[in-house]
Amino acid sequence: MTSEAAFPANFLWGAATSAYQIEGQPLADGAGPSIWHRFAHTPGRVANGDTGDLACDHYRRFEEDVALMADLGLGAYRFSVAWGRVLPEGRGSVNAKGLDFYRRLVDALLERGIAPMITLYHWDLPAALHDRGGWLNPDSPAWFADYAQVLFRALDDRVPLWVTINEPWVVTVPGYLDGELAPGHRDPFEAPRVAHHLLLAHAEAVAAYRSLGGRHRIGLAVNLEPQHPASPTPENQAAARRRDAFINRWFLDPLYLGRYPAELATIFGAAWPEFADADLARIRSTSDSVLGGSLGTGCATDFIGVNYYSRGLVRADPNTQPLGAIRISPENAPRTTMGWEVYPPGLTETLLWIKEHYGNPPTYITENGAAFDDPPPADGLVPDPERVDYLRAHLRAAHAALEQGADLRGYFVWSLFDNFEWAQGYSQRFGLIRVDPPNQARILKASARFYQNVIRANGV
Ligand SMILES: CO[C@H](O)c1c[n+]2c([nH]1)[C@H](O)[C@@H](O)[C@H](O)[C@H]2CO
Repeated sequence: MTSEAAFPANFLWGAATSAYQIEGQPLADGAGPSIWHRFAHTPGRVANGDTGDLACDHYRRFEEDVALMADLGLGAYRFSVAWGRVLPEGRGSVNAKGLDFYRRLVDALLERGIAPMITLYHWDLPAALHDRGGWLNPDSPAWFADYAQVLFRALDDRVPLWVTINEPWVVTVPGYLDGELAPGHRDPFEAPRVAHHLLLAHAEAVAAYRSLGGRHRIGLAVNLEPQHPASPTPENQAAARRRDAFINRWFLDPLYLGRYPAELATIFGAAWPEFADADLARIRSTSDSVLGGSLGTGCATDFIGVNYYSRGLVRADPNTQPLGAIRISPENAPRTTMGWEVYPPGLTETLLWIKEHYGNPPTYITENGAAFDDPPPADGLVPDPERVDYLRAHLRAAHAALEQGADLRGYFVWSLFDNFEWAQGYSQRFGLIRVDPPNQARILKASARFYQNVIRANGV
């Protein structure tokens, strides 16, 4: 297959999942419950009363699933560790069976030549830590660093890429401001403190990784979306700038510039605390990549993981507090079943924005994908042309950023499997591979075959 857009020779092609969304059996072998186990079992919190109790049964079926990844030709697989499997109380004694599951998964991947990218935290905080205040507790960064060290010591000889936290913004805003996701709080005084503790947790884990002599690369995965004014009025332009600070810069400015965006103090008003300069210095603490040379950005991370799905089209709205802005979908624009506009140019824009604002750090697209109402399988394959078109267009958009100098190292499709889509349960399908929890059959979609060819051609 000749490809219009040829990627660099060592470009990393992967797919991504997370523990609570695919593993099932969240309490097996001594694991402790997470806030998502509690949240999903709280009536009214998740569509159709769905839970992650079975999900894709990956905890039992992981060898079969790794074989599927190898069939697709994946060069890497991004997955998360369920903190509560390894430390059932969130801290203290290690649950050997829980840690052993992840050791066996990593070894199965390596046997197939698939590089593991481990996300240490993908939203499933041990409930025992939540009962001690969770991310609101100033001790939470230390809890996280201690947990991270258990994984570093056990697996850093075999894991080349580590992500500390998946989308601290989503942990903070849907988790503590609008209450859509676990733990379902709605408190503007809590959100900025949670965000701060998440950034400190990232920095403490990176510092622990360095002090242990970590030989590989460690980064943070953030959700990013360009913010465009719905029309060029001063009010809409100001609203887009506020939403840009609120979503895109809240975490990256402290990490790379050592300061929070000034807009946040205005947005949160009295709810925005005074943060210690020493904390901001710690978050930005200079670190040299052990794989060669200082990044020169004075930043406590080796790479940025970008989770890109769409852009924000923004209109000022004084009724929507604290932001005074709402995201709208343009009429007649192609959208996914999540209601998100399909907007590939936003990926190019996002990657070049990172290059321009944060010193062109190494970057991986750690999530990109789309939910559509896939038709049932035909002749053993699910025809999902919309997803094929989505992936092709976004791969070309990623390539356009590469051609303009973005230091893009890899791309992970979200997701390998149809899985538990948080508050939407199993009503949304993002997978390259269809999975229906009742029968657990794995059925490839046309997008899986498309991606297999992209990997073979190293281009699209
Ligand atoms: C605005 O979308 C976010 O970037 C985002 C989208 N997604 C995510 N973050 C999460 O990392 C995944 O667990 C979700 O399953 C996935 C699909 O919803």
